[in-house]
Amino acid sequence: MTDQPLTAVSRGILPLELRNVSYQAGDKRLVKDVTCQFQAGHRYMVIGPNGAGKTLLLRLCHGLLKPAAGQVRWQEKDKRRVIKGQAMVFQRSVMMRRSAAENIAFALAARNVAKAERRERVEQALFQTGLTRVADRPARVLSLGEQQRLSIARAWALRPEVLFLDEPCASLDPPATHSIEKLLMEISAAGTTLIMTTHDLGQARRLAQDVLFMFRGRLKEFSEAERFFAGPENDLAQAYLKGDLLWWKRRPEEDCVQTQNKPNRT
Ligand SMILES: Nc1ncnc2c1ncn2[C@@H]1O[C@H](COP(=O)(O)OP(=O)(O)OP(=O)(O)O)[C@@H](O)[C@H]1O
Repeated sequence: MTDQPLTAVSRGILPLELRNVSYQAGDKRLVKDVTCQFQAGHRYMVIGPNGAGKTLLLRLCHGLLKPAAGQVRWQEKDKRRVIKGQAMVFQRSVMMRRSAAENIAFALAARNVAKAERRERVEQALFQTGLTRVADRPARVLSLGEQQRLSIARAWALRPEVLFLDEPCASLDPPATHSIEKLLMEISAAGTTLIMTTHDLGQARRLAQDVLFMFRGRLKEFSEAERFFAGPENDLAQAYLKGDLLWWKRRPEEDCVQTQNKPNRT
């Protein structure tokens, strides 16, 4: 098997723009008026306390949820290309009752990748995620860390332009976390945009180019990572970084601080 670097992905579906996006379940507004833009080639970390709306935000971006208000707009207008250009790794990934290799092959078949190409992509994805030796093992008997790597391999095999990851290192030990971070940096270097949630601030510091801080369904701050970690402007984000509990009541009209000084960031 080749040890070549990860295959670069083509671009075209980004930027992704959210305009005043809200999400509602019953009479509860769970995501409120989120406006932001994701550019190609970046690594975005979405942080914030439990229940802040991070997973919902990813699902809205990925098209798994429909906004109650507002718009989720991709640069690419062809819906099939948009769907093909993205993949998601879930916090608790579902493995099929098949081998690790077959789990990846199945995902490729579902995306209509030609049979002749599938085998090579499966082998490459397994190799690049360090899973070749467990290729024929039932996916469900793999360790948690191996299963997370397999989820990433399965998503990566699709060659997405954008990869959404919902706490991919939750419950993993430091070596497993480190190896996944290394893998994500390689995927990023190959040109895939990463939009990921994490509770691990160390990890956010290591991986992020841009940080989105969420609190109670609102995007409170969207900044370049260096600037954010040097001292966020939003007081809740400051408290969060200090490890203070964020339980006090806030007024609903609070604005989001966006300190990105790039164009197109509203
Ligand atoms: N279908 C639903 N119906 C009602 N409430 C929901 C639904 N989906 C999510 N929620 C609530 O919305 C809030 C945000 O959920 P979300 O999973 O996005 O939080 P999170 O920031 O990812 O949290 P965590 O860090 O704990 O994973 C939570 O309070 C959750 O209970």
